[in-house]
Amino acid sequence: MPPTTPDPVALAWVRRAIDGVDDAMLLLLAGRGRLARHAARIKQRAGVPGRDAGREARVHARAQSLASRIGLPAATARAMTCLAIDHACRQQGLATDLDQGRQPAIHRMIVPAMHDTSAHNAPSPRHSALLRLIPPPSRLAPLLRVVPLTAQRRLLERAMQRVLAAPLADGTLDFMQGRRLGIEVTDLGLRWVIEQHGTRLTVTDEAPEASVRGTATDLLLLASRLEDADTLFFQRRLVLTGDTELGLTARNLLERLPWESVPLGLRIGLNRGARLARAARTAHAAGRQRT
Ligand SMILES: O=C(O)C(=O)C[C@]1(C(=O)O)C=C[C@@H](O)C=C1
Repeated sequence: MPPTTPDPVALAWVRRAIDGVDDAMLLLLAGRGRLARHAARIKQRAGVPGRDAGREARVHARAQSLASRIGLPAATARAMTCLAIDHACRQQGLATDLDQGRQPAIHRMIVPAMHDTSAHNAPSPRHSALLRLIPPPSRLAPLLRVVPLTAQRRLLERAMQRVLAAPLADGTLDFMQGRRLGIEVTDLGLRWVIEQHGTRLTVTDEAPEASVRGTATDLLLLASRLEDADTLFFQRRLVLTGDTELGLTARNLLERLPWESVPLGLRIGLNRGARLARAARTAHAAGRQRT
């Protein structure tokens, strides 16, 4: 039969329904993640480990049983359950199977771009030795201190302007108008206070109303989207002080920033830089453990 134009009304209707189902799936996943965080708190209070292999096996078994009753392929159900548990673990600040390269093949197929797994794989000894040649951020701190403050500020302002161009232009960041948010890079000994004036972000000398504090590597992992804000705050690798409402608004916004609006070259640079910093940190930590 020769192809004909699909019925536009029927197709639009079905696609609207599909969109609704997609929304429901994401809302359910987010809700499941929140419940998992409660579970983590309960387990933490009792002093039991976060990961529970027995419970995960039961979650998979339930999903497989439902899948066979409704005619859903077992591999699809397995992949969905892996994804849900992976998300739950991240919400709880736990290492996930994805981090350890233990995911089933279908999982690798459907979430290849979601997380960077390669950087978590143990590097070879030769690789580790090379990575340890990269000085840790704390050793770069004295060098950075000789960079004049005005030059640091100009660099930061230019970087923020590039990364945040879209949300600055469309008003997403307007809650920052006249507010002062601090960023503290602990291991580099750097501290800036940012303020928004119109569509420009500037660095100011005044005291911050709220501050985000973290190491250079963790802030880079956040900026490059290799780690999500929730995990970093939950693991206290990033710490929020001062006006909680302003800090939380900024944090939530970081999660929702349209990453695709950041210039591609910058995204690639951030991603590579963050992966390298993380690999170097792991190599330095392993080196310290051996000595
Ligand atoms: O049930 C729990 O204790 C949870 O933390 C939730 C959950 C899950 O996502 O189902 C997540 C991690 C645990 O290893 C087990 C199960």
